[in-house]
Formats: sequence, structure tokens, C-alpha cells
Amino acid sequence: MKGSLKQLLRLMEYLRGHLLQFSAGIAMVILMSYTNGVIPVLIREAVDRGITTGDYGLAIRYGLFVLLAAVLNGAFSFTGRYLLVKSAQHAVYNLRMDVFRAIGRHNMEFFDRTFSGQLISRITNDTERITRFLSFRLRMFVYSIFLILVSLYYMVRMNVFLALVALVTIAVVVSINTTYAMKIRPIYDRIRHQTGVIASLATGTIAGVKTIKSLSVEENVQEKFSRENEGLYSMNVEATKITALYGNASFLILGLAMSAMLYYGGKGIIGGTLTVGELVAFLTYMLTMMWPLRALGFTIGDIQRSLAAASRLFEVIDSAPEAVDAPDAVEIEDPRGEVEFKDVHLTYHTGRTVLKGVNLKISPGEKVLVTGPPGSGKSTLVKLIARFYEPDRGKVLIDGVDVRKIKTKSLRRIVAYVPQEPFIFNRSLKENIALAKPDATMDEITKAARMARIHDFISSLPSGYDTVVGEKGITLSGGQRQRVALARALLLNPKVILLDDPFSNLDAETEKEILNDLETILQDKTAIIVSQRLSPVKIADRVIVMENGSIVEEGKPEELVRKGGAFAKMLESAGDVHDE
Ligand SMILES: Nc1ncnc2c1ncn2[C@@H]1O[C@H](COP(=O)(O)OP(=O)(O)OP(=O)(O)O)[C@@H](O)[C@H]1O
Repeated sequence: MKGSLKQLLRLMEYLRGHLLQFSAGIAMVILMSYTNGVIPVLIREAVDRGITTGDYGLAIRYGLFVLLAAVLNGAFSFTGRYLLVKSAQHAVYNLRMDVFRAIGRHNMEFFDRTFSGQLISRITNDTERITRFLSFRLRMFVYSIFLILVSLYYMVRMNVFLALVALVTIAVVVSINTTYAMKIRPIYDRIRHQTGVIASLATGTIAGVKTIKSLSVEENVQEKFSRENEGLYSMNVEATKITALYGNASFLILGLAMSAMLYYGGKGIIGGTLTVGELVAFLTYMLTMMWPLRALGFTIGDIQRSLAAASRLFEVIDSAPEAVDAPDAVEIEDPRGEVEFKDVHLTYHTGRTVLKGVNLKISPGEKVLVTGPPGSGKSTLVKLIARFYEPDRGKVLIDGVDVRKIKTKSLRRIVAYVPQEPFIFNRSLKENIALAKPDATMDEITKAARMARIHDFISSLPSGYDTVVGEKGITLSGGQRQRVALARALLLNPKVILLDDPFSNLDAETEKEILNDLETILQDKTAIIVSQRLSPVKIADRVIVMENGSIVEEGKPEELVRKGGAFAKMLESAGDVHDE
């Protein structure tokens, strides 16, 4: 409870700047409850003072009052809704920005541990729930509570007994609807989840259609889809049953209460303790309150859920580091491109120790091939240079400065990392290349593309650099993707370039072409090339062989061949494969 209050207050803080608007919205909603709650009293006056006495002038006057109340009610409802939705949208805009910024500050380990679907759902579903809470649920809550209070006030003044009947009805209907909300919610959650399962199954099938067709497994896929689809169908049927049952139960209770009122009210009128107008007012109150009472049941359960959504968002914000850079972080103005590992150890969050005391010094301009069996820690090694992960023990230094002490902006200018499967965004080629420097001039972009030898291909396209890649745009081959990624990295003119298994998805011909170009591209740069294939050895000054998280061999390629150790064996078996 204390926690919920804290979340609510923190959520309210997001309204800062719009607090006045929000409060005015709430005030409008209270006025709306009042105008609605007073209508039955006006009807009573019209009946008792006008209709039953035959004073039509008075009846018409009260009729006009009812009209006025209805018009005011509409005006309050419109303004209240507008003000609350506007301030809620403003609050959620700020909250969403905070979450998105926090996601940007999180380190790689956070993304390893968190499902991306979960994060997407937080930014979309959770924020949507909070918008609904601040603009709709809260409005319904305030409106219902005040309407009930105003109605009970006038009812008690008219007839205490009938007011008690109304009170009991309110309590029963609210509890029926709260129970209904409690029962239906888990089903709705399952329906939402199942809809997600079906959506991802459909997306997966469409994305993997080539594989599915080539393996002729359409039937299996359809069977799976049909099973999931049936699941969704039965959940919806279950939900409908519950809705039909509870929905009607509320109407039944209300019907019972109105019959009781008619019975006792009728007796009261005959006995002279109640007027016809009062009975009409009571019946009108019951009808007016019906919808807010049902909404109240939902709102009560929803407050907790919305606050839980808020706390999930706050968790993403709070668990992110305040700033990516250490307070004493420095910029390296004129980098030389020296890289050094000093007794580096790393254990991933899964508990797997991947680097076990790596010591390595790479001179400026040196080209190093890092090779070794799968899972030996090659990629991890280069990722530490780009500070995607930080060592548990030891240090990674660039030009003698610990990478943790280099400002991220500076580090990104010195070190470029080209991943094994570069991500090409669904944007123009120009934007894809200039990703890290959106204000790059066309000259800079074409220069980088020329170096990566992709300029001619891009120029041959009808829309050139404005060609959109990806969905509904052109599709790039593996080699072209690697070249776009290379151009992207080269645009910043980095001193150190990390190529993480750049050839694994390429055919031998493309690999050869890129390798030839790399020799020129990497001329004045320090380069670390991770590769299980040994072809890059021809541009390497030094080879590092890793096994099980340690460097087991290192030296000039020809020295290692002479030595006849691990590298020589790898070369030999690679040669065997080629000879076959
Ligand atoms: N982000 C991560 N979280 C947890 N474990 C990881 C992560 N990245 C890699 N690993 C594990 O660490 C080990 C070393 O991985 P790494 O990618 O560094 O090896 P590699 O030598 O480059 O392998 P490959 O040649 O197959 O790419 C593997 O067992 C891998 O499963």
C-alpha cells in the first residue's frame, strides 16, 4: 500500500507543468458528477410542484432546468476529458522519454538479460495503460465516487429507508463488478498473450517463408498455427461466458432494487410518507448510477495494475546508470591506436567465465588476426575494446588510458566495431552509412562508401544514396551489407577497427574481394580481425590463437607456421578442406 502510494506520487510528478490543467480537469469531473446528480431532484420538483399540481408553467421551468443541467454536464464532461487526457498524454510523453533514454544508458548485459519483447511491451503497453489510468480510469473513479455521494445525499434527505435500499444495491453491484473484473482480467491477459503468440508465429512464418517452403514444412507450420488459433478461440469463448453472466447479474440486482423501491415507494405514496416525484427521483438515481457503478468495479482493480505498470517502467529507469561516462572520464584528442589488455577476466551474467587472464599489447597500426575454436572468447575480446562489456578483473587500455575512463563519444570516434551480421536499418543507404554522424556531408558519405567499395553499386541504383533498404526497399547481399557496415565504420575515420567475424556469411569470392580491399582500407589503422577462417592471415602482422578463454599462441604468421603449434595445425586442416 505504502509502495503503491509512492508509485502514485512519482507518477503524479510527471504531471509537473500540467498540474493546474490536471486539477482543473478533476474539478470539471466533480462538477459533472454534481450536475448529473442534481437532475433527479429537478425531475422530482417538476413532478411534485408542476405536473401533480397542474402548474404547467412550473413544470416547464423545471424541465428547462433539467436541460440546463444536461448542457452544463456535457460542457463539464468535454472540458474535463480534454484537460485530463491532455495532461495525461503530456505525463506519459515524459515518462516514455525517460524510459527510452534509460534504455539507451543501459549496458549490454541488461539487453542480454532482458527479452526485447518485454522492453517493447513496457514502452507500448505499460505506457498505454498509464495513459488510460490517468485520463480515463481516474476520471471514471472521481466521477463515480462523487456521483454516488451526491446521489446518496439527496436520497437520504428524501427517504432514509429507500436510500438504504440504494446503498445496499450500490455495494452489491460494485462487489459483483469487482469480482467480475478479477475473474476476467487473467483471461484478458491470456488473450493478449495468445494474440502476441499468434502475431509472432505469423511474423516468423512470413520472415522465414523461404526456409519453410524449401523444407516443405508448410503443413507443420499450419498445424501449429491452428493449435494456437484454437487456443485463442476458446479463451474468447470463456471470456464471453463470464461477461454475459456477470453483466446480467448487475442488471438483475438493479431490477430487484427498483422493484423493491416501487413496492415500498408505492406504499409510501399511498401512506402519504413519499411523493410521486420522490419515487421518480429514486428510480432515476438508480438508472443514472448503473454505468458508473459498473465502471467503479473495474477501476478499483485497475488502479493496482496501472501502478504495477508504472513500477515496471520506474524499474527500467532506476536500474540504468545515471550516466554512461565516469565523472573523471577524458577525451583522447589525438589517438595513436594502441590497444592493451592487462590480466583481463570476464564472466558473463550466465556465470560462464569467458576470459581468463588475457594479456596482450597491440601497437598502433598493427593488424591482428584473432582465431580459435568456436566459443573460445574471440568476439568477447574485441567487444571489451569497444566497452560493450567491462572486465571483472584487469584492464583494457587504449593509448594507455583505461577504456572505462574514456568518454563514450570519444571512444566511439576512436574505435569502430563491425559486427558479424551488421544491422541495416529500414532507411536510405545514405542514412545507414551516416548512422553515427547524421550531419555528415555527402562528400564524407561518398568517401566512406568509396573506401568500402560500395559507392559504384549505390550509384548504379536509380535513387542512388536515397534508395531505401529493407522492407519494401532493395535487398542487399551479404557482401553488400558488410560493405555498408564498413562504410558506416569508416565514416568516423577511427584509429582502431574491430571486425568481428566479417567473412563468416560470405562466399569465397566475395571474401577474397573484401580482403583485398581491406588491405588498403586498414592502411593507417590498428585492426583486429576475429575470424575462424584463416584467410585474413595474409593481411595480418600477428596472429593470436585463443582457446577456452586464454591466448594459447601468438606471433607472426610465418613464425607460428614454423613453430608447428596450434595455428600450424589449424592451417593444415584448413588446407585439407580446400584440397578435398
Ligand atoms: N552476451 C553474452 N552473454 C552470455 N554469454 C555469452 C555472451 N556472449 C558470448 N557468450 C558465451 O561466451 C562464450 C564465448 O563467446 P564468444 O562469442 O566470445 O566466442 P567466439 O570465440 O567469438 O565464438 P564464435 O567463433 O563461435 O563466434 C560462448 O560460450 C558464448 O556462449
